[in-house]
Amino acid sequence: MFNRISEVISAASSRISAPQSSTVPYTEVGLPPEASSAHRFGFTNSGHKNNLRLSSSLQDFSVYHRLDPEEADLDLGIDRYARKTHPLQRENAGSSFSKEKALPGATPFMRRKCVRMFMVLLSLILFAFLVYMVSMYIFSNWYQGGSEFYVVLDCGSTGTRVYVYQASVNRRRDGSLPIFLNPLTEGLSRKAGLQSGRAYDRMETEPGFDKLVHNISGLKAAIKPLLQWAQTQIPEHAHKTTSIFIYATAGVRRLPSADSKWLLDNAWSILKKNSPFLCRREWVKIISGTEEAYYGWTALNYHTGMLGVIPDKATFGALDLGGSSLQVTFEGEKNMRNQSNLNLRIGAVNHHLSAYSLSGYGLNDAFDKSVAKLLSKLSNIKNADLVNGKIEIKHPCLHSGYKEQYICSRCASSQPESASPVIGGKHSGKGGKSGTAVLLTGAPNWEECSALAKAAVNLSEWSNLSPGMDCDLQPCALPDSLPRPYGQFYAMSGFFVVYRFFNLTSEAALDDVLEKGRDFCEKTWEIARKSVPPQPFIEQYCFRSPYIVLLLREGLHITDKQIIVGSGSITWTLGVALLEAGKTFSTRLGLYSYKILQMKINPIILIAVFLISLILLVCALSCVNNWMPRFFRRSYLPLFRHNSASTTSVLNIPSPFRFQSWSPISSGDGRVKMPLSPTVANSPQRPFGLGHGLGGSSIELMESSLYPSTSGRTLFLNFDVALQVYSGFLGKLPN
Ligand SMILES: Nc1nc2c(ncn2[C@@H]2O[C@H](COP(=O)(O)OP(=O)(O)OP(=O)(O)O)[C@@H](O)[C@H]2O)c(=O)[nH]1
Ligand SMILES: [Ca+2]
Repeated sequence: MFNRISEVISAASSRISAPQSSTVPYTEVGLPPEASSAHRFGFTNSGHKNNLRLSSSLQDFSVYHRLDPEEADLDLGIDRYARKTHPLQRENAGSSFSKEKALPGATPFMRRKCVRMFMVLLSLILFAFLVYMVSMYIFSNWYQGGSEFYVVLDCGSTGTRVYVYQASVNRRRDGSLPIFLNPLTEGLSRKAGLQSGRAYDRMETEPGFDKLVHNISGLKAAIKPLLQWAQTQIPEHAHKTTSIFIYATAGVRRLPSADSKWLLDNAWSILKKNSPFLCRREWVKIISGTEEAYYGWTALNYHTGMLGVIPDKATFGALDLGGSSLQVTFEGEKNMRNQSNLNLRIGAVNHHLSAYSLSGYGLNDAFDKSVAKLLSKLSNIKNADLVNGKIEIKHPCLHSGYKEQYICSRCASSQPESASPVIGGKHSGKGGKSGTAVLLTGAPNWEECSALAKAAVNLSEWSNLSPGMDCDLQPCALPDSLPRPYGQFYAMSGFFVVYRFFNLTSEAALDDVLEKGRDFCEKTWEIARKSVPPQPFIEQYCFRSPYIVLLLREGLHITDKQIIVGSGSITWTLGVALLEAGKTFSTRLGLYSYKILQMKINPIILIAVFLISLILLVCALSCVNNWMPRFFRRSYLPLFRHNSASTTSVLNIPSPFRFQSWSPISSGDGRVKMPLSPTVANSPQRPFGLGHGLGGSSIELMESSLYPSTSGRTLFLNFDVALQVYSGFLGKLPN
């Protein structure tokens, strides 16, 4: 069937490419003219007379030249001739065919050559186009691709932790982001929950980088265990292609540049020596508060499924409370113009964000500010006492019976220069923290504690930039240059830590936090300490309770209804991995073109284009087929057998060709006679090869038989067979 189609197509194309027939009448050599009419065969064996004279032309040796398979277009000749209906046309067509062969180099021939070259070019272009379309479609619809791994180290102010993510292409057609990110956390040493006392379920070393300045062994101890754990999470073969990022946040951000540079340079050399992962120097850095903010926002909205969704849904704002800073990120109005503005394009959606980081508003820094505030109220401070850490500060947020030394980072700035030389810059306190050593004692008083927390929230208390701000009138944690938060917010990290410490669910109200905090503050330190599992900073939760409530209500003017307290598992590091994976997969998959293929081109159109191209390709190829080098062609007909039936007779013609007559298709004995296939005279019988016959040294028609057929007609099984048949017809001479 395919063969018939290609014949039709090639006939059509040969008609297109056929030059005008020559007018020179063709006379047959070797046979009287009238006889020649006797062996004109119907192409379709329809009983019509015809002037197919390919064999004659082969006899006409004077003008015959070796048929080059590259140039022989027997089928075209046959087709062209056979499809002529008018005898005169047939006459001309046959003569024109042989004439053309007889006069190589004639203009029509050159024209045909150009047409052939054009068809070859067309078929190559079509083929390339088809390959591209099919591969793009497969690639963007089924290519799962390998998954990529990403390692992100979060160098926070209270600790350094490692997160491993596995990214893969997300095939879901639900409009969600085409990237799937899976955090790998198995084998973590401790489980979050009451028994562990830890709010976060993560692999972490303490203290944070900012306490390890000029402490190379401390820095190695902070990084190497995390690298070793990350290697256990990722298959070894993927280590080389796994990117690792070391990003430091507020704790390092507030250090003097010489100190932060020391930390980053040494972290980089430790990483190079101890990591099998793909790392670059520019991937070991301090990220800005704004970057930390939108990474956190991206992570949150990826978790909630709002990221890059079409049509875009309202996203959640993110409140990420750390130990040193607070990040605030929310989707703002498009026309907002201020320093915190940034546009984030995720997939096909543009998000206009407001993102900023409030340094000194983290849980630990806020408590530090409360100590500095109390120190500043003390009078008659002796320098000697200060140097020796003997200054005692009674703190209303500490339990009765509590007495501990504390290193106050902000105390130096709250004292006149002479009164409080900064102790430190070296490792003067717990965990290498630099600052002023003081003695903290508990003097619990809920009201005073709340007032102190409010002072920690009020920016005008800590900076001479903002004149006294009334927290009842405006969000007093924000300078005028920053936009007021609005919309729904997820309160993460430190907010989650405080809720968990007081055994509150995320549905609890802010007033519940105040009630729990007050109860806790009233306990003596002995009881309070034992009322919770061992963990760091237990003494600070009496302060943290009123602090987070006042920070939200008065520092940011966010109401209870706008708040959902999120889990501790959402961290900004997921945002880093997501955006890095987005870069990798979008280049690899041409996600943009993926989007186009998926969304812009209707699959039906795509299929139609594909089918049309396929048909054009077949058409081009069938034309090209004539010019295929002979070694591409079938080398022989299957099952050709020499038939010695007496009915055949040999046509004596003065040429190296010996034609044997050929009885009609059905010989009456039910056996189908296959068409004669030309072979060389006196040559050993060999299977007819189109390549042999055409372009071979010479050809001879032999008779053979194939399978008995009821209809007496042989259905052409393929193009080559058809061609043989025609050439057989050509050579057939009636007895
Ligand atoms: N480091 C740490 N802090 C914990 C943990 N559980 C509760 N917290 C408390 O949560 C607070 C905030 O922790 P993080 O959000 O990790 O703060 P951070 O990232 O170190 O600080 P930034 O550099 O300001 O982001 C800490 O000050 C702790 O008091 C824990 O397992 N590890
Ligand atoms: Ca943090």
